[in-house]
Amino acid sequence: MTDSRTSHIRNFSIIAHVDHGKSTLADRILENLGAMGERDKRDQTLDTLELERERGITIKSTPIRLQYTRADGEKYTFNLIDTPGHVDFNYEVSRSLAACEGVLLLVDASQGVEAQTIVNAYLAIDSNLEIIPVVNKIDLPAADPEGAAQELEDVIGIPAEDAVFASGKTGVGVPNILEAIVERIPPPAGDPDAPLKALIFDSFYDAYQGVILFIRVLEGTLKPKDKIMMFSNGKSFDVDKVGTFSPALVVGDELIAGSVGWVAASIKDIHDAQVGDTITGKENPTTEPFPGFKPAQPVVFSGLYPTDTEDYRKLREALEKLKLNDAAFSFEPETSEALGFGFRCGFLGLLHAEIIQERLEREYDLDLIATAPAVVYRVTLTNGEVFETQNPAEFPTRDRIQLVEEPYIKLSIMLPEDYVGTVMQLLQERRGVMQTMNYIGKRVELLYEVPFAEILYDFHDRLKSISRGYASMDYEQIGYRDGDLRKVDIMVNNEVIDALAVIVHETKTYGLGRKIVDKMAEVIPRQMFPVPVQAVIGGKIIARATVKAYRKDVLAKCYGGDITRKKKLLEKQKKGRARMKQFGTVEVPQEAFLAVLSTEE
Ligand SMILES: Nc1nc2c(ncn2[C@@H]2O[C@H](COP(=O)(O)OP(=O)(O)OP(=O)(O)O)[C@@H](O)[C@H]2O)c(=O)[nH]1
Repeated sequence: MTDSRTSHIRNFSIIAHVDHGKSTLADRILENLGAMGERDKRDQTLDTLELERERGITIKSTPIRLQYTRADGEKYTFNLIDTPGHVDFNYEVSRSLAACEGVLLLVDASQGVEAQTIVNAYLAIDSNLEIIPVVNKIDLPAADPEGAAQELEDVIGIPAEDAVFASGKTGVGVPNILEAIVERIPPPAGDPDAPLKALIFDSFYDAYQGVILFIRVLEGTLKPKDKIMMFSNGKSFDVDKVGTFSPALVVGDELIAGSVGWVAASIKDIHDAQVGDTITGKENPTTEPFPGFKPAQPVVFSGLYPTDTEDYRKLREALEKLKLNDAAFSFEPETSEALGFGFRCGFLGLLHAEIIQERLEREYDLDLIATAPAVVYRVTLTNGEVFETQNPAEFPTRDRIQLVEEPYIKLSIMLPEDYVGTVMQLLQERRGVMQTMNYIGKRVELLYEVPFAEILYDFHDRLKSISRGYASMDYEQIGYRDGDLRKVDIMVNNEVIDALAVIVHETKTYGLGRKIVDKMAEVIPRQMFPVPVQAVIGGKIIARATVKAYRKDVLAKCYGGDITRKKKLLEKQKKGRARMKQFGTVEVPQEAFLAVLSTEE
């Protein structure tokens, strides 16, 4: 039964493999519905963060409410919910989908189905959503729209004849998409008079109003002055304001079942109201929350240290501010013998880590040393004690370890069959175990179980380069497995630098040790004396390289003359030094800390 108040609402998302044109199409839809005046028309309106715009990726899901008038004069309200396009933020994708009844599944007409197309399609199928297949970018000379539609049918089972052909760039086919949204996506169900049940699918922190929650009301009605409660932790709040998105926040009177909107309730801590949790009424709560809530868990950890120890407080304040807006990010104080006082920070993935570091440096003007990212290991000691560690510096010596377990992922890769051999070899080098291999026309889907640490650094780049850019990948965490892991320490000038330690599989210790010391010897500035760099396991040296003696004196170039030039050079040198750490007389630059990242096998 549909309620007359919600029968003209359509809630939907656009899902696609990265770069298949989601943001461009979203913008075109907005433009068709008159939501973008020429004056404030900017490319990629839905990507709000500055960094997002620069990197061309969608991080946060931004919803927007649109009005569509059909040829017969009937008016519809569309809520378009954007979804992040990167695997680091997959949890946010599935929460955003839970706020919808349908999706536009985009496929690039020249690329066809890719790994994320499949993964996203299954997320939509699992949420029982109506899928409108859209073959996009049909304006491209290399486009093969029928072929792409057929792939959707062959791989995912979506009938090829259901596909809408379109181009976000030229706008062709967009009116057909709008009609398909009305005709094929069902209006939201849910009783506006039932006890309140609303799903939080995103949030941000506002300095004046506290945390603003983006919600989908599933049952009941939400109004200002209502007392609401978070299902997972029982915390309650008084609603100040509710409203919708234009995409700016527009204040409204109420949000009824089926609608998508925002709520402000003077929530001071973003951790009290997390994405995926259910909001209900304090007085008359719903009995069942929306299923599947899990607080976002960081899976990649890295130490962040100010290059200038005086910046420690400034760094803490900046981290606290960032955390206000990002429930998935964690940090705690940590000390390193080598780097002094800093913080151990947890992220959803490497991209998330890079974004946070970039924001710290850019928005808070901090110079940081970041240690190599590491996963969380689970260690059982010989005395039976079990503990988790994400800091290689804390890894116990071998004689104290009974068992080490490491996180695994299920990795799915789509690629043309010509590259199967080389990609399988790469996966074997990364300790992958094949699960299945499916042929889809001339392409292949590989499913592997792989240690997460093995794909953390350069896997994606390697995959792309050995497949000439044709392979695509996606993954999910699947839990812990035994691993024969060792800690490799790095010594510079005969001293162990704790912050440089890495954990590595037994079969790879020598290779990795070699690569790290070579890279370090390359990036550490030369001294008046030779500096040895060594990789060590349990006191045994497994690799050694030397930074040759010679101090590069930049002033020598100035022939004593021009003083301003001299000054400039000194300043430049000082700047270059900012991201270095001094150990005795040896300076170790940021690059050296990330030597493990740049290692090729
Ligand atoms: N020729 C052509 N190019 C397009 C079309 N749509 C998008 N593009 C281009 O494809 C690239 C990716 O487009 P985006 O809209 O940023 O892709 P996206 O899927 O939103 O990417 P993420 O937000 O990172 O997931 C850009 O260079 C666009 O200019 C289209 O219909 N035709």
